[in-house]
Amino acid sequence: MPAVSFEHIVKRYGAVTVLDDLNLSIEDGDFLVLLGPSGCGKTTLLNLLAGLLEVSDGRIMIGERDVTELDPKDRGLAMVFQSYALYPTKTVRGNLKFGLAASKLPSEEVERRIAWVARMLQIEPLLDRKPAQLSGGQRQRVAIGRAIIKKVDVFLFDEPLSNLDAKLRTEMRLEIKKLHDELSSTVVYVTHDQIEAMTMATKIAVMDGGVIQQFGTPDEVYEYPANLFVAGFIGAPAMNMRAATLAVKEGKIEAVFTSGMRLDVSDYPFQGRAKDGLPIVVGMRPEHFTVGAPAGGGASQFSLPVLSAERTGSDATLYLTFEDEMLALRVAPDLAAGLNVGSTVPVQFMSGKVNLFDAQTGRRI
Ligand SMILES: Nc1ncnc2c1ncn2[C@@H]1O[C@H](COP(=O)(O)OP(=O)(O)OP(=O)(O)O)[C@@H](O)[C@H]1O
Repeated sequence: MPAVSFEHIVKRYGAVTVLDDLNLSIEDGDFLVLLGPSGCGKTTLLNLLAGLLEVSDGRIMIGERDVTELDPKDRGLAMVFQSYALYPTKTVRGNLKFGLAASKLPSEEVERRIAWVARMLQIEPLLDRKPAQLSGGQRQRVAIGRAIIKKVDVFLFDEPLSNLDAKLRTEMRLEIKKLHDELSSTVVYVTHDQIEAMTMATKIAVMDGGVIQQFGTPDEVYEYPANLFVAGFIGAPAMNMRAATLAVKEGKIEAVFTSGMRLDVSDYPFQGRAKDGLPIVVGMRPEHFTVGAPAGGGASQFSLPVLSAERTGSDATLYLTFEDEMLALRVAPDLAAGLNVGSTVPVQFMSGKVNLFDAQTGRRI
């Protein structure tokens, strides 16, 4: 039985339809990330689940319960906001306790849970401080504590890390992931940050224009993007895309680029029949090349001019020119250091790793 399911959800704001017949369900214990650019509808979807917004049509189920018409407090959820939403006049202890205000638990149980949460989130020394006396990371920890203290089945997070600096974001990412593992709860988490999505999610719903473009595990959306939007949105540096035409002849399938260069894609797992002459887009991840391969590498080897190289310590990005545009390759820093701008390098395309899309529909073929 799914832990959460959205069934035929429609959401209109006046005359504007933001979500139109959206369907999505996740299992117990899943960590679902709703990922997408600003305005794609992810917060709307989360707020519908929380009960902060009403659906225009459709049904929301939590476990076996239809919660579509229920008040937020009756849905068995806890929510963590980007803005922390802590009470400034209450201490950390007071804020944690407030999370349980509606539950009418005996005071020993309240104290026991405060101690449990404080230990788990390492905020024991902060219990008597007010929010103004805490750092951003500590405040967010308290906000998370106030959610988990309720011991509900489903936790909702609305961009909880976007007010934190890069280092703290990384730390909190690990903590939230650990917390999810320990509590084995179901999480629905909204973000536009693909690193957060890739590192924490068990399932990602990539959204654009109010539509779920792809729903799958982080590996699935990265390795097998369903369409050009997902391919371009996930991954940094972004996937390299080039226009080409499919050429099918005597069992051999090639992508013929605009310049006439040909890439053998016979190994590609086509979902249907490969159609000769089909206009396509070839997508190539920066890590799916080998530089400096021996000459005579066949159809998937090209000699390409070096534009520039960027070293980032453990990693380097090499920029070459391919089909009159910049091609980004992830390479070892040593290799990048040894290359001269303007020289050409032999590059082997890992043809088994390319992604092919129908140029007209944008869909994976
Ligand atoms: N109260 C409202 N009235 C009219 N349109 C709205 C309202 N709230 C949101 N929208 C529109 O609905 C769409 C989805 O908004 P939503 O806030 O869900 O997007 P989002 O993906 O969460 O974006 P962000 O990351 O910027 O918060 C947007 O086009 C937005 O302009």
